[in-house]
Amino acid sequence: MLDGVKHIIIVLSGKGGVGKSTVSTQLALCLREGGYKVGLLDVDLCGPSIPHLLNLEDQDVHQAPQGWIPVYADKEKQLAVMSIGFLLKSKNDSIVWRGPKKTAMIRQFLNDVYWEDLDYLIIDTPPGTSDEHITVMENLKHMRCDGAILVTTPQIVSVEDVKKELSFCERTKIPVLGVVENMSSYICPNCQECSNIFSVGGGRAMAEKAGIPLLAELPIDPRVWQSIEKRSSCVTLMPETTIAKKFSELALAVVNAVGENN
Ligand SMILES: Nc1ncnc2c1ncn2[C@@H]1O[C@H](COP(=O)(O)OP(=O)(O)OP(=O)(O)O)[C@@H](O)[C@H]1O
Repeated sequence: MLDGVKHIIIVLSGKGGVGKSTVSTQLALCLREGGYKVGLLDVDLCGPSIPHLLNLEDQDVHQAPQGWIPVYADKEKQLAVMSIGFLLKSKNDSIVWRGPKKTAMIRQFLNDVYWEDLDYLIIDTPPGTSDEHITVMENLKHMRCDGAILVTTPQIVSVEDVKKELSFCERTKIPVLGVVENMSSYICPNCQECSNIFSVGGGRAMAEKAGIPLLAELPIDPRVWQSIEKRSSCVTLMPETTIAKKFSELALAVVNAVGENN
């Protein structure tokens, strides 16, 4: 039930492993810590990673008369989470489903979860543009999806695939909030020297060419893992780091972009 949801944001990437779930999770945590009520919906049915990224793997979803009660990541109930990971008996179980079954599951996630009132619902998707994406967009037709965040790494091969996501957004008429270039560089925690491990600036160049905002350039920082155990954003846990400053800028940019679109 999405009736009480003010803003819906979908997170997309062309390639796997570029940090889409990390960006979705950190954004959700930053928004919650900014005082908003947030939902995080993981529609990656074959590789759900949100329960792991929030250290919620042992949690279960409950059925109530109102619908499925999501898992809350905090006792204040400011961050509600739904993922197929909560429905599997073992985290090693695989999902071997054809399109119609995936479609039915995602419809249930969108229609049967009792989200209550939310300021933001962030939808983390699998890589590419497949059944999951089409189902989400079809079911959001009569609701407004505020926009998409496209996540890429700087390499050409990832940036090229993000162009397909841009075309998907055009065809499904979702506004693009902007691009996040993840793993832009590596900043040595000891000497602070910045190394560009991959090619430089692919996300920025693509954003400029497409005329869409570059929302953030996030460095590689292995300390992003600290966030998992504490269920807190990098911004709260290590505010002095570059990655925390960049995530904070990203959350602000998203709030502003969604506000402008209304
Ligand atoms: N900026 C970063 N600094 C350090 N590690 C990162 C960063 N971004 C992502 N990672 C790590 O990279 C791995 C892949 O990230 P993540 O699971 O978020 O990618 P994804 O695009 O959602 O992957 P999938 O395609 O499987 O859904 C994870 O181990 C994550 O912790």
